[in-house]
Amino acid sequence: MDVVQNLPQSDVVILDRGDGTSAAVHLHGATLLSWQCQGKEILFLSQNAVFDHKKAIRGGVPLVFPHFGPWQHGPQHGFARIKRWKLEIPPSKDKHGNVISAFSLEDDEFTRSSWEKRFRLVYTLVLQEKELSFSLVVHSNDQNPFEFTTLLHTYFRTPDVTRTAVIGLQQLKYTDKVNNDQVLEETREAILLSENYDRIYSNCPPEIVVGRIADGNCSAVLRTLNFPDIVLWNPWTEKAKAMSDFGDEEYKNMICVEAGNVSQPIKIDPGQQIEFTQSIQILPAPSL
Ligand SMILES: O=P(O)(O)OC[C@H]1O[C@H](O)[C@H](O)[C@@H](O)[C@@H]1O
Repeated sequence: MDVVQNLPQSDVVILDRGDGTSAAVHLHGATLLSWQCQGKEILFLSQNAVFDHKKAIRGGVPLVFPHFGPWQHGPQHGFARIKRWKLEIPPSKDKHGNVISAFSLEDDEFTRSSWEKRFRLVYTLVLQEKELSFSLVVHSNDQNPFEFTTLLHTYFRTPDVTRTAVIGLQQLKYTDKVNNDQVLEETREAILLSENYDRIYSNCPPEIVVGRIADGNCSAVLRTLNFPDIVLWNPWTEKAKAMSDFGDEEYKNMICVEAGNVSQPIKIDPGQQIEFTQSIQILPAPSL
């Protein structure tokens, strides 16, 4: 949270339940920077993250739209994570004490210079006592159908990535991006990382578990709707060293578990809107 406290207040929106549970969102990319759940930080944010209003923020939950991965029309992972979003609904408490806030992004000259589509995104966060829910609604204002991919690039914090297990992907097919895009089948019930991972699991169930996150004594239950893919990523030693906004040793303390719709582009019709959701519930048990 230190990094977040030192940022200009005009850049950061704080959702605070007042009970040790809070979240901070940077308007650059509507990037969720921090989520303190009952006093525990759940997300990883690099000590070397750059806040220059240009580069994507390394950590938290950057939002990928309209393209996941290298993009012929524009920046890797699209422009949503490097655009300044508008605060649509300032943080407000409902009668249950949950805090809601929403952000929006529309096409403009910059987005149309690389991608000539008319769209509006509304991204809503609801902070509950032990759960954070994310809703992304993509509205098409275009006259023609268009296609896109999208993903929530969640960086979980962990004291030891080699002991952080991802559970719920057994028997699924995955594309191994560090192994010539080979399509393989996951055999393990609990996936533990011990090297550079960059895999796209497809046809995922609506619920998976990430065990031993935050301080290592809790786990996250990730529930999704309209996000059939899960990307698992950790750069490990060599790729960590090659990233200027990531510490050489920080790979030990993070795992990206990214819910998305990336294997197949989504087609949206004129006037249509499509909602994608993820919720993360924190359980006070390591799960293994
Ligand atoms: O460095 P970035 O553009 O933020 O991308 C970081 C990573 O994002 C995803 O996890 C992709 O699957 C990886 O291939 C990529 O390296």
